[in-house]
Amino acid sequence: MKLTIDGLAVRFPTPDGGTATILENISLAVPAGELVVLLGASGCGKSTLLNAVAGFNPAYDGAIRVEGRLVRAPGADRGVVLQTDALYPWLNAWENVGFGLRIKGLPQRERDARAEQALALVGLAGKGDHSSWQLSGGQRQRVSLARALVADPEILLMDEPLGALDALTREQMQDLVLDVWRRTGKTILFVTHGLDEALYLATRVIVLAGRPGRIVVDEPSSFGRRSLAPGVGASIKSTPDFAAARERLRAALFEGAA
Ligand SMILES: Nc1ncnc2c1ncn2[C@@H]1O[C@H](COP(=O)(O)OP(=O)(O)OP(=O)(O)O)[C@@H](O)[C@H]1O
Repeated sequence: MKLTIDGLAVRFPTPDGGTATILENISLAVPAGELVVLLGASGCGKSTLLNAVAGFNPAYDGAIRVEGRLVRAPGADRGVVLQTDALYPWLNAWENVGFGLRIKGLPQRERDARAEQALALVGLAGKGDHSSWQLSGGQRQRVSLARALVADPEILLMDEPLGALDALTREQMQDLVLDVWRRTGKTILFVTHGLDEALYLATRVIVLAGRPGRIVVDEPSSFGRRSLAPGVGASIKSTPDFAAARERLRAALFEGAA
């Protein structure tokens, strides 16, 4: 298994000296190459779950393993993309993408070559010398994705990565995510609020609900793979199949939120 989560619980201290349990009894096994989309009402703990897998919160109960190794800190085996791009404005795209490799001590020539490869993967070949202020919001998220990919992680963790983009760019970026997934075969955990986005990308949909958050839906979804077939793409969103799946998912979300 690429990712296993066994009996995960996450608690935070509250201002009155108590403890708030945000997630409880979360168990999950994700085989390599799946594109798992995580949905749920605001505040149900999606980011908390993703952050725990990223290693940002080592004080969880239970066990999180990536390729069998226990997660206790951030690591190069997990690439993270957040809603805000968090690029260093004083660095160009190559330098932003290669930043982690610099810390690892890779020589500049190798860093630049790998950064260029990662930029090409996200459709930004030849744009490496651009500063972040010269790039559009969508392009900056592409750079963030390249930065997450450059160390060849075991798993990509994406927390509402397209949430801040305009509708058209968002649709284009959904296709980019699918293209990168197809070409790299990466395992992806993707948080979104968008029902269409969730169904369009996913090979598996997970819905979190309640307080503490728990998994109320965990089922395979065929659209992530079907939309990759030649000539299909976004047109799949207007099929009766897709509409029916969207309605089912919407009902599950409302039920969970109730
Ligand atoms: N470091 C922290 N300390 C205390 N409480 C926290 C911390 N991080 C998250 N929380 C709380 O955990 C709950 C879940 O937050 P989280 O951001 O995981 O939800 P979410 O489902 O991702 O929400 P949204 O969809 O709005 O982004 C919230 O009530 C939040 O206030």
